[in-house]
Amino acid sequence: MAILATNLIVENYRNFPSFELEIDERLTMLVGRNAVGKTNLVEALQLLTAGRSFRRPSPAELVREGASSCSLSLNLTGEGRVIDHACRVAEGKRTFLRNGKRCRAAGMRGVVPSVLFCPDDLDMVKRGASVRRAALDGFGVQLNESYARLEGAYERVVEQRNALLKDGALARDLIGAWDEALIANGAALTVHRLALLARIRAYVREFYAALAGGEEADVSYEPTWDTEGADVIAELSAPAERASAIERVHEHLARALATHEDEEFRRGITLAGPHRDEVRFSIAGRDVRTFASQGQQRSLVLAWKLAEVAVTRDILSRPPLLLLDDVMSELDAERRAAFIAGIEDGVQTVITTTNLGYFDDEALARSKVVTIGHGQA
Ligand SMILES: Nc1ncnc2c1ncn2[C@@H]1O[C@H](COP(=O)(O)OP(=O)(O)OP(=O)(O)O)[C@@H](O)[C@H]1O
Repeated sequence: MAILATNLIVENYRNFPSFELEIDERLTMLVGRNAVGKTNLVEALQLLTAGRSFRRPSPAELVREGASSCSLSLNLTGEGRVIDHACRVAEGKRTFLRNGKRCRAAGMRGVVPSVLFCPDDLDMVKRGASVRRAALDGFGVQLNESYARLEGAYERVVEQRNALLKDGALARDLIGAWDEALIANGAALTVHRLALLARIRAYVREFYAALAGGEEADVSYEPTWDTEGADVIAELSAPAERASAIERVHEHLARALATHEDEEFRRGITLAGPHRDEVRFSIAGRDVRTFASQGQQRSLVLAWKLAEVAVTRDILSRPPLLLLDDVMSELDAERRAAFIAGIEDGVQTVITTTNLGYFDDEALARSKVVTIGHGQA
């Protein structure tokens, strides 16, 4: 049985003095003109399910202009439980609460994970590898605490190692200890990524073909140390071989670091490791950044999001809350219909739109339509 988000209440949050949203167990459509606050509500739902927002706001930005504090709360109901997730901002500080008890942002994760699509996600195909790495890690962190710990630890090691590299030759005696930490955390993080990407990849291929009338898309992982361009996903991602995969990545990474040492000291940055690995998308065998149309790029990102939904269900045995902000523009009618059909039954979904005309009668019949107007803001 799923746990569902039932109602969101916000006070003095962004452009809302006070607002309550009752969320349908299947499909809720937030309809309204530009700038009425639809994305703000989606952001609130992400904050209260994932402990983070795609906009990365400072606490003060969440508070309505002219107010001194704000509060957001979301009821999650199911499996015989009611759980209240809340976030408050006062005096410039953000606090999360679970059933009234203070917790860290990570305390918002794990009950109902969320998968969000927003127009900025198109950066996943348009921009550099860091956006794709962040998408993969952001998803992994929600699903698995050890992924979250590893990602945080690795990031700190890279920062500290880079600081030492910038100190120059004097630091050469000290770098060894940081090499060890980088290689150990880096190898484990790489294998976590490979295992997750292998799961996502299978669904991306399936969903993209369904959205794009059979056209083929793919996603691959290219580590900085993989100089031969081998298909490491297939080789290293089988869960049963996790320990030996980590050992093998460990060796590759150690060798790569040794090769780059002089250049690293010259440039003051760490040149090998998961923080520089590439996640590459292709359509019909060609790199999407230079080749794909807007509609193809959007379809590929949507296929990735549907893949996140399916993988969440596979791993946690329950579906996530699916948040779709302005998802339909730039898709033709066929792709729009295929996308809506691709949302599995039982996946609680919130969609924002300026135009209900994007949705067919069947989708409208099974959804709760909530009009957001300036009166509420
Ligand atoms: N802290 C704040 N105080 C007051 N208003 C804010 C605050 N933060 C954001 N806003 C306002 O909220 C408004 C609505 O933003 P939002 O992005 O949710 O609109 P939207 O309905 O999704 O619009 P669109 O259809 O154009 O994407 C913006 O005009 C913005 O200026």
